Amino acid sequence: MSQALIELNDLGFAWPGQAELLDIPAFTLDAGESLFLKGPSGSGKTTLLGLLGGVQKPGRGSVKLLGSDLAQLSASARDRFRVDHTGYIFQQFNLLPFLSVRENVELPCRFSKTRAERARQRHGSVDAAAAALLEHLGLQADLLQRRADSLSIGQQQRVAAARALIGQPELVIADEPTSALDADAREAFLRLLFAECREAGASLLFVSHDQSLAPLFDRALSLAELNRASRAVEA
Ligand SMILES: Nc1ncnc2c1ncn2[C@@H]1O[C@H](COP(=O)(O)OP(=O)(O)OP(=O)(O)O)[C@@H](O)[C@H]1O
Repeated sequence: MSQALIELNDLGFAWPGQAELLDIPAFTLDAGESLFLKGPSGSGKTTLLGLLGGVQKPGRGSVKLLGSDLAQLSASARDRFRVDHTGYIFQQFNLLPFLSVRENVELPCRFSKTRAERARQRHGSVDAAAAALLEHLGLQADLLQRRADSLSIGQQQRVAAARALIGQPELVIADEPTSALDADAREAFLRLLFAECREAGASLLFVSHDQSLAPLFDRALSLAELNRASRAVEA
């Protein structure tokens, strides 16, 4: 039986002084599922990701991750919950340029004991987990000590993916992470990401404008299909 990883119920959200941006009656992402979410610029995709991470709080309704209602947690508990259970890959990758590749990949384990412990259990040490992930993602071991800002875009993207995956978070969120790559590199990267998510049992929520990637996922959705507020705007 599949189990819900994310559950949204009657979610409403508006930025201060603006009309309601999101009005989502119900949405579920199953454990282990990969979902492609598309929507035009400004439709609220990044805002939704912020709500799923507990960075923003809903105006009404609930956002549940692993059965916990994020709005009921204190701000510090939400931050802990996010780093324990969610890995992010951002469009600009957001690597810390002055840190080495290894330090970048290991960052979530510095902030989350849960992820550090899982990395140790699976690979013996956090260092070994970082090295294994980078190898799986096709990066040579001699890159580990290099500064992140000395890498190519494709290499930075793989480092960002390894950072999201280390310590096996249950959810990996990727916000337009392939827009800097050409079509072949995009698909190759995605296949690596799927393989790693599958091995870790993680769900993948992937936001993109690039419709050509949609068939690679278990499910593809447009935000407008979920969001009654967008239908109101388009009508
Ligand atoms: N921090 C913020 N404060 C106020 N308004 C915001 C903030 N972030 C986003 N918005 C507004 O919310 C709306 C949706 O923005 P959002 O970034 O969620 O869309 P998006 O679908 O991710 O767009 P894109 O594809 O261009 O990244 C926009 O009108 C934007 O101006």
